[in-house]
Amino acid sequence: MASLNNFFSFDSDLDVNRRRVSAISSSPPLLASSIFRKSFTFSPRTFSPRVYSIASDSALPIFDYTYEDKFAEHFYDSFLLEQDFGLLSPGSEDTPTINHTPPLNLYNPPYFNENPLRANPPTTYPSPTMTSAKDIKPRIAGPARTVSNSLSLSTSPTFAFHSPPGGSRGSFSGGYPGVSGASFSGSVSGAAKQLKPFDTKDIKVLLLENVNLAGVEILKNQGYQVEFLKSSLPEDELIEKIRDVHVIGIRSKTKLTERVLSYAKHLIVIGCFCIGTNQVDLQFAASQGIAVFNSPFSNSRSVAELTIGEIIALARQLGDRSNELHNGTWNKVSKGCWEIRGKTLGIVGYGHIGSQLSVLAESMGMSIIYYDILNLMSLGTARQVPTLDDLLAGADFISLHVPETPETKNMIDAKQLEQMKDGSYLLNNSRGSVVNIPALIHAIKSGKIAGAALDVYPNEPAGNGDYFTNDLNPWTDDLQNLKNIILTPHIGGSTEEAQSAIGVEVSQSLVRYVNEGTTLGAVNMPEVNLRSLTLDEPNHVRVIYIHKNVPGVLGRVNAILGDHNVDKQMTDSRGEVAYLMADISDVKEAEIKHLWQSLEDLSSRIRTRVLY
Ligand SMILES: NC(=O)C1=CN([C@@H]2O[C@H](COP(=O)(O)OP(=O)(O)OC[C@H]3O[C@@H](n4cnc5c(N)ncnc54)[C@H](O)[C@@H]3O)[C@@H](O)[C@H]2O)C=CC1
Ligand SMILES: O=C(O)C(=O)COP(=O)(O)O
Repeated sequence: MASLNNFFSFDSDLDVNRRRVSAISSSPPLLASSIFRKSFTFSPRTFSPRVYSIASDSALPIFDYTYEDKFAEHFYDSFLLEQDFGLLSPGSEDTPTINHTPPLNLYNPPYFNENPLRANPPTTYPSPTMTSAKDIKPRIAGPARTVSNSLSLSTSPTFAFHSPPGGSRGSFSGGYPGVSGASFSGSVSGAAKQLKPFDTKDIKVLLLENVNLAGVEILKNQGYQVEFLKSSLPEDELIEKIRDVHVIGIRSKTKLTERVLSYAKHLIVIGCFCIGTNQVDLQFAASQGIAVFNSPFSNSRSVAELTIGEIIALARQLGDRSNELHNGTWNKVSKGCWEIRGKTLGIVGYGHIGSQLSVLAESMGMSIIYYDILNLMSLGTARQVPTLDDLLAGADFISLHVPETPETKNMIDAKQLEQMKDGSYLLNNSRGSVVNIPALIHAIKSGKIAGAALDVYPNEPAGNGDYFTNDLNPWTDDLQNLKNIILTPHIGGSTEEAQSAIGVEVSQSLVRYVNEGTTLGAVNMPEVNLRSLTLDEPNHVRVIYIHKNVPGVLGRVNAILGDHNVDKQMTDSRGEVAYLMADISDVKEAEIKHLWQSLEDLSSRIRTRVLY
């Protein structure tokens, strides 16, 4: 019998010392708790099987466990004693064996053929022979996006790449053509039920920094109370506002430090309507049960295009010529002005932005070298160089596209500027901390560097206005007086296209999290998702229990949930925080408070949410 893992898309990135077993009940539904209790007959201190996921339909609950390797035999024996369970492991037919789970490959057609549960096999598979491009239909319709208000799919590749499609990790939402939801769960076909938190009347949302209106509308349409401000807030005002809200939306300016977040007693989720998340204390947020979402890709093209414009503008001294003419001076010169064709662009950080820039620049005749801490596949004829020193010595233009981290602080300092070619150019559209600006000023004044473009600064104003002065950064005057330097007010991602895409993407993530508890795409929490509850399930309740990642929690939680049928459940951990989501049935409204309170009373609790 083939492994159910292959079909139900249980994650396979286990630690080396952990193994996995999947089990399927051979009789009608079993309470999840029965198997947990079984597990806890072992020494709970050393043996802590974590139920990774449970997927079920009306007949066949499937459980997926990870456990310490050294206890494998023990655990296996206990399963054999359990008459109701049969074990499913890769390659086993009659005699179950315990094996490492092979990497999941949902794109591999044989998995469909092998799956023993598939009642209605798809009639067509992609042809093994070459098909012309225009005939290829995507096999995967897209990830489950069963948000209550039927929002459209996100464009974020996070969902396409990181999260197996089709309502993965235990949820199955008919994402595969030819496999109808009905073969797995009658309820899948039902309309999604709009859930509401049992203990919160109105969801209050604070949106700062002029978040795009497309996103604002999505949140308002949910009936949330939305307060919208154009700028960021000073810390004391932020603390006052953040006390009351459940959701906050920010961009790159608002610093959500441990101090600020410690006042945010009702906050459940933060939306960074941008790429960078360095402005949020992610770890502290997770420790408080606050999920953080961003938009990892939506403005990368905008930044890459801005950079292209700046490379040409610097090479031709466009800023200076334009300023001169604005002031009435005709200054027609060619000295020190260059074509970019044939020049070498050095990209530091070959991620989403750096790699797009690489393609665009190459198409204009530049040679590309790049430096990254990761070994990455080169696009086009770009070439990765082993060290930053190699890049500094070899490039005519250097463009920075790294995140703000301790390692990237002052990555370009006096020493690095000295290593650059004479007459080369520096562009920084990443974060203000990456370049030592006084050192850059010195290098430009000395003629070592022929020009620079800066979009980001160590200190940036909270909103628009006449704030770019020495009060903000002590070297501002010097910078403003340099020749051939382009200064822009952090507009790399500020295009209509990027901002509306970000607005929609992040708002959708927030809505999914608030309404359904889904953490797909979260940057500080494990990614957990279950298919939506439907209108056919009026007495079902979704329990979300964010807890400390310590042994023994699941047994206790499921002892509490165990009076009800656990229809489906998933739990995963990231560092010290674990996230459990369970849909339980036959819950009377009067029982919800007790359920919530019982979970809240557990010492492992970080945050409990009950949606119904
Ligand atoms: N100016 C603006 O308006 C915008 C600025 N940004 C900034 O650009 C940064 C990069 O964005 P993406 O390309 O989307 O990020 P990304 O995460 O896709 O790529 C960053 C790359 O930098 C590499 N990297 C990290 N540390 C490094 C180090 N010490 N040395 C060399 N390489 C290192 C990573 O391995 C990765 O390949 C963001 O973190 C953000 O701070 C992003 C969007 C707009
Ligand atoms: O996306 C990012 O990381 C940016 O730097 C853009 O920030 P912004 O939304 O313009 O404040």
